[in-house]
Amino acid sequence: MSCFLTCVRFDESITTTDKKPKITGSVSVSGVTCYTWDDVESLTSNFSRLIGSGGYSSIYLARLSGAKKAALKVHVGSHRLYQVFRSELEILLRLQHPHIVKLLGYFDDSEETGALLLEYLPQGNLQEKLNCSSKHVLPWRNRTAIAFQVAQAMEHIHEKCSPQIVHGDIKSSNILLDKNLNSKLCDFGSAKVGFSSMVQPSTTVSSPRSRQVRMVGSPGYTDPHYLRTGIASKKMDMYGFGVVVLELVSGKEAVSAEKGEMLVHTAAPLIHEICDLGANTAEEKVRRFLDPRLSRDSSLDIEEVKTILRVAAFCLHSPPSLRPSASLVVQTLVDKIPSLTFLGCGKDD
Ligand SMILES: Nc1ncnc2c1ncn2[C@@H]1O[C@H](COP(=O)(O)OP(=O)(O)OP(=O)(O)O)[C@@H](O)[C@H]1O
Repeated sequence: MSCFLTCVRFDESITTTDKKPKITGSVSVSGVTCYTWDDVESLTSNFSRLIGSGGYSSIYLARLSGAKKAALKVHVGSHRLYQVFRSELEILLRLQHPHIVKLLGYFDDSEETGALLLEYLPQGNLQEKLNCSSKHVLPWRNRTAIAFQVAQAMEHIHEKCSPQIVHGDIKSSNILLDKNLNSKLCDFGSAKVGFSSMVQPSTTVSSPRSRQVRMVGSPGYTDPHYLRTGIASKKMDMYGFGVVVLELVSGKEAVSAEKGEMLVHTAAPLIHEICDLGANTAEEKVRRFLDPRLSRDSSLDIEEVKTILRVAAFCLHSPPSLRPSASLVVQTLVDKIPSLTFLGCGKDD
Protein backbone atom coordinates (compact mmCIF):
# COMPACT_ATOMS: atom_id res chain seq x y z
CA MET A 1 0.00 0.00 0.00
CA SER A 2 2.79 2.38 0.86
CA CYS A 3 3.64 3.11 -2.79
CA PHE A 4 0.10 4.41 -3.26
CA LEU A 5 0.49 6.86 -0.45
CA THR A 6 3.91 8.33 -1.29
CA CYS A 7 3.36 12.03 -1.83
CA VAL A 8 5.29 14.57 -3.86
CA ARG A 9 4.82 18.11 -2.52
CA PHE A 10 3.82 20.95 -4.81
CA ASP A 11 2.82 24.57 -4.23
CA GLU A 12 -0.15 25.80 -6.11
CA SER A 13 -2.87 28.24 -5.16
CA ILE A 14 -6.26 26.98 -6.26
CA THR A 15 -8.22 29.58 -4.36
CA THR A 16 -10.23 32.22 -6.14
CA THR A 17 -9.73 35.10 -3.68
CA ASP A 18 -6.50 36.46 -2.18
CA LYS A 19 -7.97 36.36 1.32
CA LYS A 20 -8.40 32.59 1.40
CA PRO A 21 -5.43 30.47 2.50
CA LYS A 22 -3.55 28.65 -0.24
CA ILE A 23 -4.27 24.99 -0.85
CA THR A 24 -0.95 23.21 -0.45
CA GLY A 25 -1.98 19.72 -1.49
CA SER A 26 0.51 17.14 -2.67
CA VAL A 27 -0.07 14.69 -5.50
CA SER A 28 0.45 11.03 -4.68
CA VAL A 29 1.83 8.53 -7.12
CA SER A 30 -1.69 7.40 -7.98
CA GLY A 31 -2.71 10.93 -8.94
CA VAL A 32 -4.77 11.40 -5.79
CA THR A 33 -3.98 14.55 -3.77
CA CYS A 34 -2.88 14.50 -0.10
CA TYR A 35 -4.24 17.55 1.73
CA THR A 36 -3.34 19.25 5.00
CA TRP A 37 -6.05 20.06 7.57
CA ASP A 38 -5.77 23.74 6.59
CA ASP A 39 -6.50 22.69 3.00
CA VAL A 40 -9.54 20.73 4.15
CA GLU A 41 -10.90 23.73 6.06
CA SER A 42 -10.33 25.96 3.09
CA LEU A 43 -11.88 23.57 0.56
CA THR A 44 -15.06 23.28 2.64
CA SER A 45 -15.13 26.97 3.72
CA ASN A 46 -14.79 25.73 7.29
CA PHE A 47 -17.30 22.90 6.89
CA SER A 48 -20.04 25.37 6.06
CA ARG A 49 -22.30 23.05 4.05
CA LEU A 50 -23.24 19.58 5.28
CA ILE A 51 -24.61 17.52 2.37
CA GLY A 52 -24.95 14.12 3.98
CA SER A 53 -24.21 12.04 7.02
CA GLY A 54 -23.94 8.40 7.83
CA GLY A 55 -23.14 6.10 10.71
CA TYR A 56 -19.41 6.73 10.33
CA SER A 57 -18.96 10.15 8.83
CA SER A 58 -20.21 13.59 7.84
CA ILE A 59 -20.08 14.75 4.23
CA TYR A 60 -19.48 18.41 3.31
CA LEU A 61 -19.54 20.29 0.03
CA ALA A 62 -16.04 21.28 -1.10
CA ARG A 63 -14.97 23.62 -3.89
CA LEU A 64 -11.92 22.97 -6.02
CA SER A 65 -10.29 25.24 -8.56
CA GLY A 66 -12.56 26.73 -11.19
CA ALA A 67 -15.56 26.39 -8.83
CA LYS A 68 -15.62 22.63 -9.47
CA LYS A 69 -17.53 20.91 -6.67
CA ALA A 70 -16.44 17.89 -4.62
CA ALA A 71 -17.66 16.07 -1.52
CA LEU A 72 -15.52 15.77 1.60
CA LYS A 73 -16.27 12.74 3.77
CA VAL A 74 -14.83 13.29 7.27
CA HIS A 75 -14.25 10.59 9.88
CA VAL A 76 -13.33 12.15 13.16
CA GLY A 77 -13.34 11.38 16.84
CA SER A 78 -12.14 7.83 17.47
CA HIS A 79 -9.59 5.27 16.41
CA ARG A 80 -12.45 2.99 15.28
CA LEU A 81 -13.70 5.66 12.82
CA TYR A 82 -10.12 6.29 11.73
CA GLN A 83 -9.79 2.59 10.85
CA VAL A 84 -12.99 2.77 8.77
CA PHE A 85 -11.49 5.77 6.96
CA ARG A 86 -8.17 3.95 6.29
CA SER A 87 -9.93 0.89 5.00
CA GLU A 88 -12.15 2.93 2.63
CA LEU A 89 -9.12 4.98 1.48
CA GLU A 90 -7.07 1.90 0.65
CA ILE A 91 -9.95 0.35 -1.29
CA LEU A 92 -10.82 3.52 -3.23
CA LEU A 93 -7.17 3.92 -4.22
CA ARG A 94 -7.47 0.61 -6.06
CA LEU A 95 -10.74 1.34 -7.82
CA GLN A 96 -11.41 3.10 -11.07
CA HIS A 97 -14.75 2.47 -12.69
CA PRO A 98 -17.36 4.72 -14.32
CA HIS A 99 -19.97 3.55 -11.82
CA ILE A 100 -17.89 3.77 -8.64
CA VAL A 101 -17.44 7.13 -6.91
CA LYS A 102 -14.02 8.60 -7.73
CA LEU A 103 -11.46 9.47 -5.05
CA LEU A 104 -9.83 12.85 -5.71
CA GLY A 105 -7.81 13.32 -2.53
CA TYR A 106 -7.57 12.73 1.19
CA PHE A 107 -6.36 14.02 4.56
CA ASP A 108 -4.80 11.59 7.07
CA ASP A 109 -3.42 12.52 10.52
CA SER A 110 -2.39 8.86 11.06
CA GLU A 111 -4.23 8.75 14.40
CA GLU A 112 -7.88 9.56 14.63
CA THR A 113 -8.93 11.91 11.85
CA GLY A 114 -9.24 11.18 8.17
CA ALA A 115 -11.12 12.72 5.27
CA LEU A 116 -11.81 11.57 1.72
CA LEU A 117 -12.29 14.07 -1.09
CA LEU A 118 -14.70 12.50 -3.57
CA GLU A 119 -16.25 13.55 -6.86
CA TYR A 120 -19.54 15.34 -6.14
CA LEU A 121 -22.78 13.68 -7.25
CA PRO A 122 -25.34 16.48 -7.51
CA GLN A 123 -28.53 14.39 -7.52
CA GLY A 124 -27.83 12.84 -4.09
CA ASN A 125 -28.57 9.24 -3.24
CA LEU A 126 -31.07 6.83 -4.79
CA GLN A 127 -33.04 6.39 -1.57
CA GLU A 128 -33.82 10.12 -1.44
CA LYS A 129 -34.56 10.20 -5.17
CA LEU A 130 -37.11 7.39 -4.89
CA ASN A 131 -38.76 8.80 -1.80
CA CYS A 132 -38.84 12.49 -2.58
CA SER A 133 -42.30 13.95 -2.94
CA SER A 134 -41.35 16.06 -5.97
CA LYS A 135 -43.28 15.73 -9.24
CA HIS A 136 -40.12 14.60 -10.97
CA VAL A 137 -40.61 10.87 -10.66
CA LEU A 138 -37.58 8.78 -11.55
CA PRO A 139 -38.58 7.31 -14.96
CA TRP A 140 -38.62 3.54 -15.52
CA ARG A 141 -35.89 3.80 -18.16
CA ASN A 142 -33.53 5.42 -15.62
CA ARG A 143 -34.44 2.83 -12.99
CA THR A 144 -33.36 -0.05 -15.24
CA ALA A 145 -30.18 1.85 -16.15
CA ILE A 146 -29.37 2.40 -12.45
CA ALA A 147 -29.86 -1.32 -11.67
CA PHE A 148 -27.63 -2.20 -14.61
CA GLN A 149 -24.89 0.26 -13.65
CA VAL A 150 -24.87 -0.92 -10.02
CA ALA A 151 -24.58 -4.52 -11.27
CA GLN A 152 -21.64 -3.44 -13.46
CA ALA A 153 -19.92 -1.79 -10.46
CA MET A 154 -20.46 -4.98 -8.45
CA GLU A 155 -19.15 -7.12 -11.29
CA HIS A 156 -16.02 -4.95 -11.30
CA ILE A 157 -15.27 -5.29 -7.57
CA HIS A 158 -16.30 -8.98 -7.39
CA GLU A 159 -14.73 -10.31 -10.53
CA LYS A 160 -12.54 -7.87 -12.38
CA CYS A 161 -10.21 -6.38 -9.80
CA SER A 162 -7.44 -8.08 -7.91
CA PRO A 163 -7.74 -8.79 -5.05
CA GLN A 164 -11.50 -9.01 -5.29
CA ILE A 165 -13.69 -6.87 -3.03
CA VAL A 166 -17.00 -7.49 -1.24
CA HIS A 167 -18.78 -4.15 -0.73
CA GLY A 168 -20.64 -5.31 2.38
CA ASP A 169 -23.32 -2.60 2.47
CA ILE A 170 -25.23 -2.48 -0.83
CA LYS A 171 -28.26 -0.24 -0.26
CA SER A 172 -30.01 2.62 -2.02
CA SER A 173 -28.41 5.34 0.13
CA ASN A 174 -24.99 4.06 -1.04
CA ILE A 175 -25.92 4.61 -4.69
CA LEU A 176 -25.29 8.20 -5.80
CA LEU A 177 -26.67 9.89 -8.91
CA ASP A 178 -24.96 12.32 -11.26
CA LYS A 179 -26.68 15.12 -13.18
CA ASN A 180 -27.83 12.66 -15.88
CA LEU A 181 -29.12 10.16 -13.28
CA ASN A 182 -26.25 7.77 -13.90
CA SER A 183 -25.32 5.89 -10.75
CA LYS A 184 -22.11 5.50 -8.80
CA LEU A 185 -21.60 3.08 -5.93
CA CYS A 186 -20.12 4.70 -2.80
CA ASP A 187 -19.28 3.93 0.84
CA PHE A 188 -16.63 1.24 0.93
CA GLY A 189 -16.27 1.61 4.72
CA SER A 190 -17.67 -1.90 5.31
CA ALA A 191 -15.89 -3.55 2.38
CA LYS A 192 -13.80 -6.72 2.72
CA VAL A 193 -10.82 -7.40 0.51
CA GLY A 194 -9.75 -10.79 -0.84
CA PHE A 195 -10.86 -14.02 0.72
CA SER A 196 -10.38 -12.95 4.34
CA SER A 197 -14.09 -12.33 4.48
CA MET A 198 -15.03 -14.45 7.49
CA VAL A 199 -16.05 -11.85 10.03
CA GLN A 200 -18.01 -12.00 13.25
CA PRO A 201 -21.22 -10.08 12.82
CA SER A 202 -22.05 -7.70 15.64
CA THR A 203 -25.09 -8.61 17.69
CA THR A 204 -28.34 -6.68 17.67
CA VAL A 205 -29.17 -7.82 21.18
CA SER A 206 -27.69 -6.19 24.24
CA SER A 207 -26.24 -8.92 26.42
CA PRO A 208 -26.37 -8.66 30.20
CA ARG A 209 -22.58 -8.24 30.25
CA SER A 210 -22.52 -5.51 27.67
CA ARG A 211 -25.29 -2.97 27.52
CA GLN A 212 -24.05 -1.85 24.10
CA VAL A 213 -26.50 -2.38 21.26
CA ARG A 214 -24.86 -2.72 17.87
CA MET A 215 -26.48 -3.01 14.46
CA VAL A 216 -25.74 -5.68 11.91
CA GLY A 217 -25.48 -4.19 8.42
CA SER A 218 -28.31 -1.92 7.35
CA PRO A 219 -31.88 -2.84 8.37
CA GLY A 220 -33.89 -4.23 5.49
CA TYR A 221 -30.83 -5.13 3.39
CA THR A 222 -28.91 -7.63 5.50
CA ASP A 223 -28.47 -11.12 4.13
CA PRO A 224 -30.04 -13.60 6.62
CA HIS A 225 -27.27 -16.09 5.80
CA TYR A 226 -24.64 -13.54 6.89
CA LEU A 227 -26.57 -12.91 10.11
CA ARG A 228 -26.56 -16.64 10.89
CA THR A 229 -23.00 -17.49 9.91
CA GLY A 230 -20.91 -14.31 9.92
CA ILE A 231 -19.58 -15.21 6.48
CA ALA A 232 -19.36 -12.08 4.35
CA SER A 233 -19.33 -13.03 0.68
CA LYS A 234 -20.10 -11.65 -2.76
CA LYS A 235 -23.49 -13.31 -2.45
CA MET A 236 -24.26 -11.02 0.47
CA ASP A 237 -23.84 -8.08 -1.92
CA MET A 238 -26.19 -9.83 -4.38
CA TYR A 239 -28.84 -9.99 -1.63
CA GLY A 240 -28.53 -6.23 -1.00
CA PHE A 241 -28.80 -5.68 -4.76
CA GLY A 242 -32.04 -7.73 -4.82
CA VAL A 243 -33.53 -5.39 -2.18
CA VAL A 244 -32.43 -2.30 -4.18
CA VAL A 245 -34.21 -3.72 -7.26
CA LEU A 246 -37.40 -4.16 -5.19
CA GLU A 247 -37.10 -0.49 -4.18
CA LEU A 248 -36.60 0.58 -7.81
CA VAL A 249 -39.69 -1.33 -8.92
CA SER A 250 -42.02 -0.49 -6.03
CA GLY A 251 -40.73 2.97 -5.06
CA LYS A 252 -41.01 1.77 -1.46
CA GLU A 253 -38.32 1.88 1.24
CA ALA A 254 -36.43 -1.24 2.35
CA VAL A 255 -38.05 -0.75 5.76
CA SER A 256 -41.30 1.18 5.80
CA ALA A 257 -40.97 4.32 7.92
CA GLU A 258 -44.65 4.06 8.95
CA LYS A 259 -45.13 0.41 9.83
CA GLY A 260 -41.55 -0.80 10.15
CA GLU A 261 -42.34 -3.57 7.61
CA MET A 262 -39.48 -4.96 5.55
CA LEU A 263 -39.92 -4.74 1.78
CA VAL A 264 -38.52 -8.27 1.35
CA HIS A 265 -41.40 -9.54 3.49
CA THR A 266 -44.17 -7.60 1.75
CA ALA A 267 -42.76 -8.64 -1.64
CA ALA A 268 -42.31 -12.32 -0.68
CA PRO A 269 -45.58 -13.74 -2.19
CA LEU A 270 -44.92 -12.02 -5.54
CA ILE A 271 -41.25 -13.02 -5.48
CA HIS A 272 -42.20 -16.70 -5.00
CA GLU A 273 -44.68 -16.53 -7.85
CA ILE A 274 -42.15 -14.83 -10.12
CA CYS A 275 -39.64 -17.59 -9.33
CA ASP A 276 -42.17 -20.29 -10.19
CA LEU A 277 -43.97 -18.75 -13.16
CA GLY A 278 -41.49 -16.20 -14.58
CA ALA A 279 -43.05 -14.35 -17.56
CA ASN A 280 -46.36 -16.13 -16.91
CA THR A 281 -46.90 -14.28 -13.62
CA ALA A 282 -50.19 -12.40 -13.77
CA GLU A 283 -49.63 -8.84 -14.97
CA GLU A 284 -52.19 -7.55 -12.50
CA LYS A 285 -50.12 -8.82 -9.54
CA VAL A 286 -46.98 -7.19 -10.91
CA ARG A 287 -48.83 -3.91 -11.42
CA ARG A 288 -50.09 -4.00 -7.83
CA PHE A 289 -46.46 -4.07 -6.60
CA LEU A 290 -45.28 -1.43 -9.07
CA ASP A 291 -44.63 2.18 -7.99
CA PRO A 292 -48.01 3.85 -8.75
CA ARG A 293 -46.16 6.99 -9.87
CA LEU A 294 -44.94 5.03 -12.91
CA SER A 295 -48.46 4.42 -14.25
CA ARG A 296 -48.21 7.29 -16.73
CA ASP A 297 -44.56 6.68 -17.67
CA SER A 298 -44.29 6.03 -21.41
CA SER A 299 -40.98 4.20 -20.91
CA LEU A 300 -42.63 1.57 -18.69
CA ASP A 301 -42.57 -1.95 -20.13
CA ILE A 302 -44.27 -4.60 -18.00
CA GLU A 303 -42.16 -7.42 -19.49
CA GLU A 304 -39.04 -5.55 -18.35
CA VAL A 305 -40.58 -5.22 -14.88
CA LYS A 306 -41.10 -9.00 -14.78
CA THR A 307 -37.53 -9.62 -15.95
CA ILE A 308 -35.99 -7.36 -13.36
CA LEU A 309 -38.19 -8.77 -10.59
CA ARG A 310 -37.03 -12.26 -11.59
CA VAL A 311 -33.44 -11.07 -11.23
CA ALA A 312 -34.29 -9.70 -7.76
CA ALA A 313 -36.02 -12.99 -6.84
CA PHE A 314 -32.86 -14.98 -7.64
CA CYS A 315 -30.65 -12.51 -5.74
CA LEU A 316 -32.88 -12.91 -2.67
CA HIS A 317 -32.71 -16.73 -2.61
CA SER A 318 -32.06 -17.98 0.89
CA PRO A 319 -29.11 -20.27 0.08
CA PRO A 320 -26.35 -17.98 -1.23
CA SER A 321 -25.28 -20.68 -3.72
CA LEU A 322 -28.55 -20.18 -5.62
CA ARG A 323 -28.00 -16.44 -6.02
CA PRO A 324 -26.49 -15.28 -9.34
CA SER A 325 -23.08 -13.66 -9.75
CA ALA A 326 -22.94 -9.96 -10.65
CA SER A 327 -21.73 -10.84 -14.17
CA LEU A 328 -24.72 -13.12 -14.72
CA VAL A 329 -27.02 -10.27 -13.66
CA VAL A 330 -25.23 -7.88 -16.07
CA GLN A 331 -25.55 -10.41 -18.90
CA THR A 332 -29.24 -11.10 -18.15
CA LEU A 333 -30.09 -7.39 -18.14
CA VAL A 334 -28.23 -6.80 -21.43
CA ASP A 335 -30.04 -9.74 -23.05
CA LYS A 336 -33.52 -9.08 -21.70
CA ILE A 337 -33.82 -5.30 -21.44
CA PRO A 338 -33.22 -3.88 -24.93
CA SER A 339 -33.86 -0.28 -23.82
CA LEU A 340 -30.51 -0.35 -21.94
CA THR A 341 -28.67 -0.16 -25.25
CA PHE A 342 -30.66 2.95 -26.23
CA LEU A 343 -29.38 4.62 -23.07
CA GLY A 344 -25.81 3.92 -24.10
CA CYS A 345 -25.44 1.27 -21.40
CA GLY A 346 -23.45 -1.59 -22.79
CA LYS A 347 -20.86 -4.13 -21.88
CA ASP A 348 -18.00 -1.70 -22.40
CA ASP A 349 -19.51 1.01 -20.22
N1 LIG B 1 -19.66 12.07 -3.36
C1 LIG B 1 -20.84 12.47 -2.88
N2 LIG B 1 -21.60 13.37 -3.52
C2 LIG B 1 -22.80 13.76 -3.03
N3 LIG B 1 -23.34 13.29 -1.87
C3 LIG B 1 -22.63 12.36 -1.19
C4 LIG B 1 -21.35 11.92 -1.64
N4 LIG B 1 -20.88 11.00 -0.76
C5 LIG B 1 -21.83 10.87 0.18
N5 LIG B 1 -22.87 11.69 -0.05
C6 LIG B 1 -24.11 11.80 0.77
O1 LIG B 1 -23.82 11.42 2.11
C7 LIG B 1 -24.55 10.24 2.49
C8 LIG B 1 -23.71 9.36 3.41
O2 LIG B 1 -22.54 8.95 2.73
P1 LIG B 1 -21.82 7.56 3.06
O3 LIG B 1 -22.79 6.44 2.91
O4 LIG B 1 -20.57 7.46 2.27
O5 LIG B 1 -21.49 7.77 4.63
P2 LIG B 1 -21.28 6.66 5.77
O6 LIG B 1 -20.91 7.40 7.02
O7 LIG B 1 -20.32 5.64 5.29
O8 LIG B 1 -22.75 6.05 5.88
P3 LIG B 1 -23.28 4.62 6.37
O9 LIG B 1 -24.03 4.89 7.64
O10 LIG B 1 -24.19 4.18 5.25
O11 LIG B 1 -22.12 3.72 6.53
C9 LIG B 1 -24.92 9.57 1.14
O12 LIG B 1 -26.07 8.77 1.24
C10 LIG B 1 -25.16 10.81 0.27
O13 LIG B 1 -26.46 11.35 0.51
